[in-house]
Amino acid sequence: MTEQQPGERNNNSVTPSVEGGKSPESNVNMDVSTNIVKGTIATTDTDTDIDTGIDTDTGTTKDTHAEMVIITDSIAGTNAEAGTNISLDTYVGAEASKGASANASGRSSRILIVTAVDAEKDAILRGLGDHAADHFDVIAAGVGPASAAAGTAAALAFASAAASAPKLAQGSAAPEESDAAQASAASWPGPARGTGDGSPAYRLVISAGIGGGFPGRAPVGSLVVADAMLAADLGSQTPDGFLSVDELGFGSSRVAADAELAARLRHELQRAGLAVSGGTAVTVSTATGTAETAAELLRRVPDAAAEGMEGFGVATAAQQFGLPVLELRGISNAVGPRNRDAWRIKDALDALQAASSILREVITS
Ligand SMILES: O=C(O)c1cccc(C(=O)CC[C@H]2O[C@@H](n3cnc4c(=O)[nH]cnc43)[C@H](O)[C@@H]2O)c1
Repeated sequence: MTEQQPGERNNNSVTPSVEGGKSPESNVNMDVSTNIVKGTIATTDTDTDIDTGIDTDTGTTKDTHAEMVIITDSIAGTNAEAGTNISLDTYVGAEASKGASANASGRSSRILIVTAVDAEKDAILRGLGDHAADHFDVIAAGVGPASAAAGTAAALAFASAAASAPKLAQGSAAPEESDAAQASAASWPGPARGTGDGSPAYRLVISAGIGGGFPGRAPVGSLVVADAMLAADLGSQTPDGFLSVDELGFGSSRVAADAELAARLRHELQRAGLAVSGGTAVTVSTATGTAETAAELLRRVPDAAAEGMEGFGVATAAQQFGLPVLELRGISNAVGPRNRDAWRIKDALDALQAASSILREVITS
C-alpha cells in the first residue's frame, strides 16, 4: 500500500488479516458481507462483560465465553474509505496485550497512542525510536471522532480481555479447567495472551496527530499538549445560538487531560527547544473553514488552542475504560478560512516526531 498522507483518500481494496471463512488455527470467523470478525475469549470471570464491555454469554457453567465482535476497518467501508488500515493484528498483535509489560506492582506500563492516519502513526513511531514496542502501541484508527472512539475502544477491549484471560491461555491450564475453556483460550486469535491476573493492559491513552492551530495561540509547526478535549460541535443549533450537550442535559462534551502529565510533557518539550502550548483541543466532525466559524469557536471556547477531529473520541473511550488521556497535536494549518495549499503537513509531522522522542523520555524516565 502506498504511504497515505492526512486527508488523502485511499480506495485500495484491502486484504483482511484474517481471510474469509474459518481460520484453521482459531475459531475466528470473518463475515466479509457484514464487515465483522467474531471469535470467543475464554474467561472464568462472569464479570468480564463489565470489565471489558464485551457481551458475555452468562451460561450455567463456570466458564463463560465472551464474544468479541471487531469492526475491522481493513474491510469496513467507512474507514477503508478514510484510508486507514487497522487489521485484526493491530489489536491482538504481539504488543497489544503483552502480559510481560506489567511492572513490578502488577500495573501495566504500556501506553496506547491513537492517530487518525498512517502518516501520523509513522511519524510517531520514528520519534519513539527502535524500542517503541517496549512501552507503546501506536494505531491509526481513522479520521473523525467516531472512528477514533471505536478504534480506541476496540484496542482497549482486546487488551482488557487478554489481561483477564485465564493463565491456561499461556499454556498453564489448571487441571480442573474444562476442555471447552481450554479449547477457547487456545483459540485466542493472535500471539497475544492474557496474564490472567486482570492487570490493566494500558495505563495511559494518547490521541495524537496533526491539527489546526488557533491564530495567536498555536502557530503552524508548533505543538499543542491539550489541557482538555472538547467536542465543539456536539449539541444543537438553536435560533439563539449553539447549545452544547451539557446545556441540553445529555452528558458532557469535555474530557480533562491528565493535568500532571500534560504539564510535565509541555515542560520537557519546551526544555528541548520545541514550541508548545496548552489550552483546549476542540474536536469537530467538520474542519473549520471560515473566519466566522473560527471566531464563533473562540467565543464559545476562549482557551481553544488546537482543532482536530479525533481527540474527544479517543478521550471518551479512554474515560470509559477508566484511563487517563492526553492529546498531542503538531500544527499543520491555521484554524480559519480554508486554504488547503497552505497546510504544512510535513512541518506538523516533523514536530510530532520530535515530540514523540521527548514523550518516550518522559514516559520511560
Ligand atoms: O483538505 C481539507 O480541506 C481537509 C478537510 C478536513 C480534513 C482534512 C484532513 O486532512 C484531515 C486529516 C486530519 O487532520 C487533522 N486536522 C488537521 N488540521 C485540522 C483542522 O484545521 N481542523 C480539523 N482537523 C484538522 C484532523 O484531526 C484529521 O485527522 C483535510
